[in-house]
Amino acid sequence: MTQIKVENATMGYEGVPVIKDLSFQIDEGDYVCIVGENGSGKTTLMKGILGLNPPLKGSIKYNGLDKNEIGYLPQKKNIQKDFPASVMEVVLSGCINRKYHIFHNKKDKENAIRHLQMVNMLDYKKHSFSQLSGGQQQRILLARALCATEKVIVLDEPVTGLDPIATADMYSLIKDINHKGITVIMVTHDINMAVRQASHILHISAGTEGTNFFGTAHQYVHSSVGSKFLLTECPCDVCTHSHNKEVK
Ligand SMILES: Nc1ncnc2c1ncn2[C@@H]1O[C@H](COP(=O)(O)OP(=O)(O)OP(=O)(O)O)[C@@H](O)[C@H]1O
Repeated sequence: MTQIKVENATMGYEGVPVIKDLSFQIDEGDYVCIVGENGSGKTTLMKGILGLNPPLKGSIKYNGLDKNEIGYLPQKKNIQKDFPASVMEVVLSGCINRKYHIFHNKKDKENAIRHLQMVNMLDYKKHSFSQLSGGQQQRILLARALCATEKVIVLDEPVTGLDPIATADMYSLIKDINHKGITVIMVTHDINMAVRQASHILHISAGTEGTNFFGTAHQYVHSSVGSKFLLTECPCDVCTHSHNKEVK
């Protein structure tokens, strides 16, 4: 089932386009990595998907979900490191559904504990968030994002600043979350990981006249845009993936 359909979308700010005429669709359970050069508009597109910055032209439509039900792990900013709250408070803050209530009920607390368990951080629930390592903080912020959703999670460069072990750990958690049926949409600069882990790749080219790509990870590896960016062989076991999505 298609969950998010982007049709001929032009995204930008104050009437000035950053991305032009982009079309793709995300189905339930997909794992989509959004890649591309710095400044090409990946975060701008994320903000569009989250409903924070609607398209200047075209449309983003949701099927079987409300945009308020999308969990979001934003790009790491230094200010987050010193957030003066306990781990539990940070995770619970993700449970506030913008529409319905501002106080936490029993269900929210159970939800927070379930997601702390999922990211293997339950033992830290009373710790101060600011005293955790960068990798631990990212796990807590992942649990926070999961509290907002049962369906789709959007991650903006979730491994920035993490060491190789914490990075592998984070990727493994994200893969598990996807295996549980949650659709994953992730901005990343790690293209080699993206083609190994994602089901689909969206490549946004810098400049509004560049060619964008959307297709399976396998199609991307064999595309002209993908082959310029990749330093790896196709990770497919067998190169027989069905090419069933339109690429625009
Ligand atoms: N709030 C804003 N107002 C105006 N222009 C903006 C705003 N946010 C971003 N931009 C511009 O939009 C363009 C795309 O930015 P965006 O952050 O989406 O790129 P990106 O692909 O996510 O970059 P990076 O890989 O460096 O994170 C850039 O030229 C940026 O300066």
